[in-house]
Formats: sequence, C-alpha cells, structure tokens
Amino acid sequence: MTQKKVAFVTGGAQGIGEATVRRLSADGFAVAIADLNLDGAQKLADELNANGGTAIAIKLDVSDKDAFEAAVDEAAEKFGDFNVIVNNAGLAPTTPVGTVTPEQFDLVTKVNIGGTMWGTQAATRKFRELGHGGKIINASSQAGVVGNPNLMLYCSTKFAIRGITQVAARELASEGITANAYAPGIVKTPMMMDIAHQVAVNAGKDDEWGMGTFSKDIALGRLSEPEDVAAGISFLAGPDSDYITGQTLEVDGGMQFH
Ligand SMILES: NC(=O)C1=CN([C@@H]2O[C@H](COP(=O)(O)OP(=O)(O)OC[C@H]3O[C@@H](n4cnc5c(N)ncnc54)[C@H](O)[C@@H]3O)[C@@H](O)[C@H]2O)C=CC1
Ligand SMILES: CC(=O)C(C)=O
Repeated sequence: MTQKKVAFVTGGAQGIGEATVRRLSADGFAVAIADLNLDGAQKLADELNANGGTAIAIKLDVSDKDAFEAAVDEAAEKFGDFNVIVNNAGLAPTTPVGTVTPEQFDLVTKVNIGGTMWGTQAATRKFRELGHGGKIINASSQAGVVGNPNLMLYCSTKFAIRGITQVAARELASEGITANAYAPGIVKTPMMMDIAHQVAVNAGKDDEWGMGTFSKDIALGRLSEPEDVAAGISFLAGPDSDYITGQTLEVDGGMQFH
C-alpha cells in the first residue's frame, strides 16, 4: 500500500480548519487535527476514521512553542512521516482604533504570530530530520493584504504572517520546502459571526448589518463557505503547487485586485 502523505492542521476542530481537515482527508492525506478544543478534534478524527480516513486528534495551544514541537513529533511518529503543515489557528477580536489593550495584544500576537512562527519552525525541523522537503501553509486574511476597519490588532498579525511566509519561502527553498499563505475573505465561521456581531453591537445595529459592512465588496456576490478556502489549501498542499512559493493565495471572491 502506498504510504499516505501526512498533514498537520491547527485549529482543525471547526470553521476553515475543519473544512481543511475534511478536504485533505478526502485528498488522501493522513491528518493530525491539532486544536485547543480536543473534544471537537477527537470527534472529527473519529468520524473520518470510521469512514475510511486516517486521522488523529492532538490537544495543542499553538502559542506554546514546546507543546508545538511535541505535537509535531507525535504526529510524525504516529503516521511515520510529515509533509504538510497548515498553520490555521487564529484569534480575531474586534478592536477599533483606541481600544486595543496590552492583554489583547499579548494574547493575539502570541497565538496568531507566535503560533505561525512555532509551527513553521517545528515543521522545518521535522522535514530536515526526515531528510525531505515539505509544504508550509499559513493563514493570513484579506485583512492581511488591506487594512480593515475595526480589526487593527488582528490585521497587524495577518500582515506579519505574510512576512513569516515570505522569509521561510526564500530561506528554505533550497531544501525543497515551500511556504505559502492563504487569504480568505469573509467566511461563514464562528469567528466571522462573532466579529459581525461585535461590530453591530458597537454601532447599535443587528448582526445582518454587521456582516453587511464586511461583505459589500465581494465581486462574486456571496459570502465564502469554509470549503471555498479548503479548496485553495488543498491546491497549496498538493503537487500542482510545487513551483509556487512565497505567495498569498487570495480566496476572497474578488474583494481586491492587484
Ligand atoms: N472566518 C473568516 O472570515 C476568516 C478567517 N481567517 C483566518 O482563518 C483561520 C481560521 O478561521 P476560522 O475558521 O474563521 O476561526 P474559528 O474561530 O471559527 O476556528 C478557530 C479554531 O482554532 C482553534 N484555536 C483557537 N485558538 C487556538 C490556539 N491557541 N491553539 C490551537 N487552536 C486554537 C479554535 O478552538 C477553533 O477550533 C484564522 O487564522 C483566521 O484568522 C482569515 C480570513 C477570514
Ligand atoms: C476575519 C477576517 O479575517 C476578516 C474579517 O477579514
């Protein structure tokens, strides 16, 4: 039997991460689902395993560097290889200018920037140990391409993630390691529902109005499903993207063009 390729997805228990786990499993990957929410990750792993997939759940806080290294070791040991990491977990508090607190700054930078940096480093170490290349795929956002009102703290981390990705791409290319980011638009997940709700509350309006403030510029005229983003990640994880590195794949229904 051909050995399955191995993917490691953070924040894989819900939203874009869950859709990505399902898509990569359907693509034939063995998938490690790493999330703070172990119950959610385990439920998804059980479902995939019961339906012919290969998955494990790992409890992980991506902001903990040592725990991240251990989680990558665990996945590689369980599956016998390690080929793709999707650094997807992130936090997105609503922070109009003037409202960011030091506590929010510490938490969100640790999870969004720290989690991506530790994931990039842990995966690179593992690819080197295994003596082969690999693919690093990081979650930026349309808010990491253009500044987005009400999301100052979040945007700063999503721009930073594109920086991490470009550095890794340049530095690691000679080792057969590629690094790319994906930039979703406005995706129907619990994160986006919370943001829309908070913006609406701040303006004294309803949630639909809140979502409308984000969705008005989508050329394709609809909000994104998590599966739209997972399809882009599937491309970045598969062989058709072998000659692509350092890029940000904007899966946003045409919110902005360059
Ligand atoms: N929903 C959207 O419209 C957009 C989302 N994104 C990005 O896509 C990624 C996924 O977003 P969603 O699925 O919407 O988020 P979500 O909030 O719906 O799900 C995030 C998942 O990450 C997990 N998580 C949170 N903190 C963690 C930590 N410290 N360690 C490990 N796991 C942790 C949560 O338990 C949850 O399962 C994020 O990086 C987000 O910034 C980017 C652009 C748009
Ligand atoms: C959550 C997010 O990335 C947005 C609104 O762009």
